[in-house]
Amino acid sequence: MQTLAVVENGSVVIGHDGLIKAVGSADIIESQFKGAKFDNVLDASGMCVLPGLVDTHTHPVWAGDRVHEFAMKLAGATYMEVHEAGGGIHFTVTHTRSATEQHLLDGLKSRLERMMRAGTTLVECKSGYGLELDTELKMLRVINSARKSLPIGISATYCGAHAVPKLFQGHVAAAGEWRRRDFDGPPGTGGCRSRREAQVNAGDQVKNPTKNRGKTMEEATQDIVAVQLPKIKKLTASGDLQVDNIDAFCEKGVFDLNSTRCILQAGKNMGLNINFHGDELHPMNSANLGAELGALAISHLEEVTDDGIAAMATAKISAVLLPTTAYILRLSPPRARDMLDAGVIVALGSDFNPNAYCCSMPMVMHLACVMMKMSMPEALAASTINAAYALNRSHTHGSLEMGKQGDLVIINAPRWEHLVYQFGGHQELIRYVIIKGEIVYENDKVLNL
Ligand SMILES: N=CN[C@@H](CCC(=O)O)C(=O)O
Ligand SMILES: [Zn+2]
Repeated sequence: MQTLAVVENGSVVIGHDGLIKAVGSADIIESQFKGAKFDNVLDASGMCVLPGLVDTHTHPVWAGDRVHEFAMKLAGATYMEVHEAGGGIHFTVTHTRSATEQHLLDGLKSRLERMMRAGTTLVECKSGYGLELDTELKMLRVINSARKSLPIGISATYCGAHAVPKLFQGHVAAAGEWRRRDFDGPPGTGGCRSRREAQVNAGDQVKNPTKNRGKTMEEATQDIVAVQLPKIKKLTASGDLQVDNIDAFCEKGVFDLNSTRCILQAGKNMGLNINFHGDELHPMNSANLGAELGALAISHLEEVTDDGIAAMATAKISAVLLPTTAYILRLSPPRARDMLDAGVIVALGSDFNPNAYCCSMPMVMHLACVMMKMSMPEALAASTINAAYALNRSHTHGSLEMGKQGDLVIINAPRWEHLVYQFGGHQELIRYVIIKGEIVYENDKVLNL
C-alpha cells in the first residue's frame, strides 16, 4: 500500500466491452495500436488518471434528513442517546416506511450522481431503514432500479438488522403464508430458534397484531431469519432482486453477538457475503465472530481489540474504516496504523447516511490521512483495490489493469495526491469520471488551482 505504481506519460485503452485493453507507457501503446480507430480520444496531458474510487459503506436510501439531530449532537448528545430516545435510525425508519418507492428512488439517484461527480464508480448500498419485510424489500427494489438506470456500479446489502424496531408497523404474514416459508434454521445458525418456534411465533403475530408494537432483539432476529431472509432468497432466485451482502449492527443495545451470528450465518447460507457493523461504540468481539463465520469485511472497528486485529489479519477480513463517523460523533478514530502494521486489508468508506452526510471519497481519504495517520498512497489503495476486495470485486475493479473494468477518474493536477490534499477541492479538480469507458461526468469548469 505504500508504493503505488505511477506511470509517467501513460495511456489507457478501453474497448467497446468497457474493459481495459492496455495500460502503460504512451509510446509503447501508440505503436501497439498504430492504425487503430478510436471512438473517442481524451488528451489528459498535464493531468492524472486514477482508478475509479470505490465506496465500501453507504446507507443512501432514506427519506427525512436529520439536520436537527446534528444540532443536538453538537450540543453534546451522544449517538446512542439520540437512538435510545427514538431518534437516529428510528427517525429515519419512520420516514422511510411512509415514503413512496419513487420518492426513495429519486433521492437515491441524486445521491449516487453526487457520489459519481466526486469520483466514485462502485458503491456499496445498504437497506436497513425498514426493519420489517415490506420496507426492506422496498429499499432493495429501489437499489435494484438504480443499478439498472445509472452507470455507477452497485453492491447491494441487506441490512434488516440495522436496529431493533421500536414500533413494529410492518408486515404481518398470513399463517399459511408463513408456514410455506423455508426457514433454513440450524445447522450453523448458532442460537437461532427452531422452525417450530418460528411457526408458533408467526401464529401469535397473526392472532395478536397489537403484540407487534415494538420487538425484543430475539423477536427481531427471528423475524429476519424466518421471514425476511427467506423472502429475499425467493426474490433473488427468481431474478427479481440482486442482493450481494448481509449486514447487521453488532452493538450493545442493538444486536448482541449471538443474534448477529444467527443473522449473518443465515445470510451466508443463502450465498451472501458477510459484511457487517462491528465494534463501533463498544468492544463486542465482532472481529473474532467475523473470523469464525468467514466474513469478507467488518465496518467501523473503532473499539476493536488487539486480539480482534490479529484475528482479522489471519482470516484476511477487510477492515472497512469510516473516518466520517469518528469525525461527526467525536469518537476516537479506528486504529488504522495498528491494523496496517498487523497486515489487515484496510479499506475506506464514506458511511453516507443521515447521520454522516458525506458523499465524497476524496474527503474521506483526506480525513483518513489526518485523523487515522494513513499515508496518501495507503488512503488511495484503501479507496480502490482494497475497497474492491471488501466488496468481492477486486478481480474486476480497483486498479488500472488489463481485463479490468475501464473506470477512471481524471484530475486536472500534475500529481494525483492533489485529490487527497485539497480538502473539499474535488469539485474543481475532477475533469472526467469514466465508467466502462463511457464519460459519465465531464467538468469543463476546471480551475487552475
Ligand atoms: N452504526 C450504524 N449505522 C450507521 C448509522 C446509520 C444512521 O445513523 O442512520 C453507521 O454506519 O454509522
Ligand atoms: Zn453503517
